[in-house]
Amino acid sequence: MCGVVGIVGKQPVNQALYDGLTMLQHRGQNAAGIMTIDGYNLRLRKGNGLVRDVFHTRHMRRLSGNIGIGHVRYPTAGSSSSAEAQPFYVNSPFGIAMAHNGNLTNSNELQQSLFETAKRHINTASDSEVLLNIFAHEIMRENQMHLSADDMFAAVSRVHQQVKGAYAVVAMVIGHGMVAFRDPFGIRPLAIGKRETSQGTEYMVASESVAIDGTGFTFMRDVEPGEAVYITEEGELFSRQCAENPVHIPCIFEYVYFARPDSFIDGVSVYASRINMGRKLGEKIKKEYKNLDIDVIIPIPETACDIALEISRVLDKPYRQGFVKNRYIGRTFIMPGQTQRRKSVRRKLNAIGSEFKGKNVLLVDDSIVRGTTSEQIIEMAREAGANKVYFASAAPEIRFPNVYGIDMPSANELIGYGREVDEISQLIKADALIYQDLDDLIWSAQVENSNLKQFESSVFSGHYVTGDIDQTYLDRLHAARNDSKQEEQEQEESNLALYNEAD
Ligand SMILES: O=P(O)(O)OC[C@H]1O[C@H](OP(=O)(O)OP(=O)(O)O)[C@H](O)[C@@H]1O
Ligand SMILES: NC(=O)CC[C@H](N)C(=O)O
Ligand SMILES: [Mg+2]
Repeated sequence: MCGVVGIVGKQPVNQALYDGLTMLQHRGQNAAGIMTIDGYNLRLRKGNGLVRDVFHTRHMRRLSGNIGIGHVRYPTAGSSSSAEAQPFYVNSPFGIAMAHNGNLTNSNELQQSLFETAKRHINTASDSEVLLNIFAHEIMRENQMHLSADDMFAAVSRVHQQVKGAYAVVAMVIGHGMVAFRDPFGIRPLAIGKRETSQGTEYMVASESVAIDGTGFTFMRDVEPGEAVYITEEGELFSRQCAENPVHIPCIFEYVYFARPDSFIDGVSVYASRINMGRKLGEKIKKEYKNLDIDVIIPIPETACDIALEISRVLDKPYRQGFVKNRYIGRTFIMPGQTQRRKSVRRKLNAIGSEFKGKNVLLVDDSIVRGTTSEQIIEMAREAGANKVYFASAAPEIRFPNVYGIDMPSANELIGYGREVDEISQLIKADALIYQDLDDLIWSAQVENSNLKQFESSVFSGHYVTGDIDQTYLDRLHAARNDSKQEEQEQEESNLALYNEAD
């Protein structure tokens, strides 16, 4: 789940892009990048690391210009090499830069057809570089020296016709302006805001509303599924629906885990949806698990805290912060590589013994994916002297891979794959394990915006909304991206960087 941001301003945009990226840091902690347009030049800084580590004063000075885009990356294709950090750039036509959140499901086929029909070479294994080249090729086909808004939208329409999967995109075209678009299902989020200045209106597009609020812009609206927004260099805004049959099916996992609670996505407050998840899960425990003699509710920080607080209210049991989170360690789930993820749990979380000693504790997490966190946390609770350790998950059993921008490529790396709840409970060594029901999870988000009729919830149901995912695809994905394969790839792909900037 990467984060994207783009600004067309009336003054230098480097600092606002940087600030926006820090507010999207929870979406990607592997690499960061900013590209700006200054006249007819593009300026770039990108690399592996957190925003604060990638950009130093000397880089910020170089990022001059009033238009720019930025990206924080959590890899779901290719490797975590800096060669695949974003934004990506292609020199023709005009000079185009792009930042992408999501994952394409037909990127291999597109890469091949780009080579055969357009003689375009893709140098990395990143699906985002493919998407940029498809967009560039479609702009080329407009065959204009200066593109009108109609030309830009025609190019985006043809992108929608070819590309499958999830994509929320910001792009810049030199001499023109910024284009942002969202796939026809609106799987990944994208919002737009504005800021009035004495020189005129500035616009910002970002993955989450928190980046818009936090930089002094005012949230205007979400970009619609299939819609494209074009803001010219002069600051004129155009928008158009570019998909033939858009159907809004946003990703439910944004609400469960990815997004910040203070964001609104597609009219739903992420915080409110998490409170609702806690309420439903609390009610289920109250009704179906009367025999559990729970003394205390303890969240697994950080994402589960709001959920656990509401469970404690419903069950009328005390809520205690039994685990302290080391704030200098990042989110474990979005780290590349299982070895790193396993090691990080103990470094990140530490128990406060007095909250566990002799007590029956209910630990609450937002989700159990590989089981890396839950297994180690339960062990820590026992070591801290807990009597009984019960575990509740605000998301149902995760049993299927994700192909739309969450790095869960292999079913057999998921602890819920092919296992009943009892077996999972035994594996993580819980005294009881309670999962949310899928209908209740969906209700938790939908009740905040009744216009949303469906949610992308393939990891729970195995139903993939783009209609192009079959077992052959999933087998190929597993072969390409299982944990050991990814570790091999890291070595090979770290040498692919073509950009050549001083550090
Ligand atoms: O079953 P697993 O494979 O361990 O994945 C699930 C865990 O990973 C996430 O936490 P993370 O540490 O990434 O971030 P957080 O601090 O926002 O909770 C999520 O909140 C769960 O705790
Ligand atoms: N999580 C994402 O949105 C990833 C974007 C893109 N697929 C990449 O791997 O860089
Ligand atoms: Mg967590």
